[in-house]
Amino acid sequence: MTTTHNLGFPRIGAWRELKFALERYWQGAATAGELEAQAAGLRARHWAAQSALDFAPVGDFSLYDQVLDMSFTLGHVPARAHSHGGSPLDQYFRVARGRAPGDADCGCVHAGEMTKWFDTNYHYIVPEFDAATTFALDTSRLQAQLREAQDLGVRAKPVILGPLTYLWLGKSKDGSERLALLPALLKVYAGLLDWLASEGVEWVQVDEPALATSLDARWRQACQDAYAALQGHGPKLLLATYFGPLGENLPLACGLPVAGLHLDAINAGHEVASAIALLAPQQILSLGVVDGRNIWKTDLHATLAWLEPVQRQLQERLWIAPSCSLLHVPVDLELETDLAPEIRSWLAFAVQKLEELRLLASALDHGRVKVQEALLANAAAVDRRRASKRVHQPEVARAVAAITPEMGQRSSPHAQRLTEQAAVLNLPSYPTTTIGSFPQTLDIRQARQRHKRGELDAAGYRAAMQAEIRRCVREQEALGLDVLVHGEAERNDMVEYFGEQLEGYAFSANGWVQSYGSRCVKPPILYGDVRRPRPMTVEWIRYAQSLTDKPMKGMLTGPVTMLNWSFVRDDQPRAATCRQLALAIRDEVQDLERAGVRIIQIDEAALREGLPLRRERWDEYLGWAVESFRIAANGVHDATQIHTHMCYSEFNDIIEAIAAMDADVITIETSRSGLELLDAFDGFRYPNGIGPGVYDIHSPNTPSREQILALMRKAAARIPPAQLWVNPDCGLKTRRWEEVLPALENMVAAARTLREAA
Ligand SMILES: CN1c2c(nc(N)[nH]c2=O)NC[C@@H]1CNc1ccc(C(=O)N[C@@H](CCC(=O)N[C@@H](CCC(=O)N[C@@H](CCC(=O)O)C(=O)O)C(=O)O)C(=O)O)cc1
Ligand SMILES: N[C@@H](CCS)C(=O)O
Ligand SMILES: [Zn+2]
Repeated sequence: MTTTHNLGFPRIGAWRELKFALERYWQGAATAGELEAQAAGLRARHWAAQSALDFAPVGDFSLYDQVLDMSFTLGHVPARAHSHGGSPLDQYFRVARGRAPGDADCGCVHAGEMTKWFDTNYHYIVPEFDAATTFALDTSRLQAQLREAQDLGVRAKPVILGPLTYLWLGKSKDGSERLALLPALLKVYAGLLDWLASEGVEWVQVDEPALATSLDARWRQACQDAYAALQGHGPKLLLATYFGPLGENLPLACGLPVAGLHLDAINAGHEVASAIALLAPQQILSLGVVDGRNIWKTDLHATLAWLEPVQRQLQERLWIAPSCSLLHVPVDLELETDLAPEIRSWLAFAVQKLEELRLLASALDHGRVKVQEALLANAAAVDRRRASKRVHQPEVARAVAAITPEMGQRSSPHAQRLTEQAAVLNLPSYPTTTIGSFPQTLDIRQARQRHKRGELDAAGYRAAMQAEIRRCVREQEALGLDVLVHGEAERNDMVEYFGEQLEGYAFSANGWVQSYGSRCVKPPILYGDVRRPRPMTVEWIRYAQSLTDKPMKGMLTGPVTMLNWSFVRDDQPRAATCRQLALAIRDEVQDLERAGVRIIQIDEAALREGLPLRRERWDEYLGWAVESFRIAANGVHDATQIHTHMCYSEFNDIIEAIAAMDADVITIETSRSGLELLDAFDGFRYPNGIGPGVYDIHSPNTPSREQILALMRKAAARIPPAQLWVNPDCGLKTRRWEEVLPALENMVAAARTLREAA
């Protein structure tokens, strides 16, 4: 019989119950007991949704982040988390977001650095290492969840992050070698595994997605050493790899002394045969046969066609699962009653993906005839999607074919453009600006909700958003910022908003996916050729510019970020879809310029995260990604200043590609890492403007003028001051006005001090 299991279930809840429970707790409106009860209720519901599986994951649930959970399990908690006392939950949220309920806004506990989880739009809290780091086992979280699962009769497969990936994801704070910590870390892992065995656990899933990246010889050796040291400890280990092929790490992974290996067969299908050949006869092979990262229905016939021979070969040794944790897809398609029925019939969310798994296992074990009806329905949906007239638009194909190299070129080099721009913009040194969004208040969200429900007409909604824009412009003028923004009040999300206005996109009503902590996104569904039927932002920006004499930045999301943060069609290369998006954004850029907008920001927040995990594929990706940005951005005159913005990015290894984007100004996230990201600019003379983020917008703490000054002085020591801009890390939509105003006041004051000292 084929064993079915799941690597992880979305934990935010079909209705974002966890989000609301967390935010109530943080605001002091709910107790810790109430939060824990909500969390337990969600876990029970999620296990019930997985009851048809042979093994359900336990420990995949998290109140904020699974990497932070692992840090607590390993007793590896930054000392500052204990500084104000409190419960372990208080300490947990201090690391997660710099503040526990009841803590004063002293800004003294800085939140742990947050960065992207591999190539996804999920963020984890980075473990902080130094030479003195110690570990100590704390099983409390896993124990509680295991008990709950056992009480509910769940066949539990605990999930832990493996030692190699845990070290790999962390950062050394003092330059010491992370791998030197491996022996101490392994002692705690051995204890954890032994404890799991003592709890009667049969299998434990040990996640090692780092094996899908290009590892150097030392890390590969460390992997071997780690699993050799863990051999004989605990239950049977299922080593889980995902997000891509293992490449040269495949023999290493297959040779480890573990009881089973999980391979992402969606992205590494070509490695299945080699894995079978390399594994020992007693080892199981778990294949990720349902895409855990996208929302298209699995083509069950095509999957069975290659899986049936594998099953005949492996028999009991074959397990099947989604390719990775289902954290990256929404919970349940059943809630989507407003989607066009044709498009809806092409989709599968987490619950539906598990049903696909059940059908596959049934067909493998009992023959296709056993699930014939479901297979026929699946084939009909897959065929309908392939043949649908909604997908292809000849006009878009013609426009893409007509792209010329000149479309990606500005008329003059940056230095020359800068002279023209300076004459038009007349900005001071250390110009201050923000990244685009201002607080998305309850009033704004409720107005949008009423508009969606038909309770507020278009004129009423426009008036409400214009009132927000007026407030935002007034506040920025009062603060003395130099380049203003309209505040993005009218946008539900920087990607979904544009998707809603482009042909080729569909939207879910409730397809929430966790981005970080309590924050979620609803990735739009890019199913067909993309076209911009009409301008998308021009009226809002024109209105905002009419309210002020200061320059107003036009604000757009770039093609690569639209691509990386959408659920994207899988019937053509991503590069082709990205070019279509680039043409749509280019039209918008040119319309903004025609409307008199002198600065246009094209956010490419997701450019870095889209980088393939394996290095040998970087050049190809960067080639088309940079080209797409340039097509979108470069159809403007020299006097128009193009900005771009990126968050959570390591730039060291792609700085040349970033320079090749040739934006006049780039604003980047740097504050949580103490400007470490500026290392990229050492030794590489980046010629254009740079705004290193000096205010960590993900934390409710207010940065002081002195903290901001210190960061800017650090930046000015490495980058010529004439190139520097002063701005927050990212948009301010998650913050409240009471938080934003003092922080920006301090930021503007810091810029003035720098100017006076210059
Ligand atoms: C910059 N970031 C983004 C990423 N990905 C994106 N797709 N977008 C991004 O901006 N990745 C990296 C980072 C991640 N950062 C964030 C930051 C903030 C959020 C966030 O705030 N998400 C919101 C949901 C946003 C949204 O879609 N809002 C809608 C619906 C609002 C809503 O919940 N309405 C209520 C009714 C009103 C009420 O009572 O509050 C409802 O529907 O029930 C809108 O504004 O219309 C979040 O709440 O999590 C995400 C990623
Ligand atoms: N303009 C967007 C960028 C976020 S990455 C914002 O300010 O929210
Ligand atoms: Zn950002």
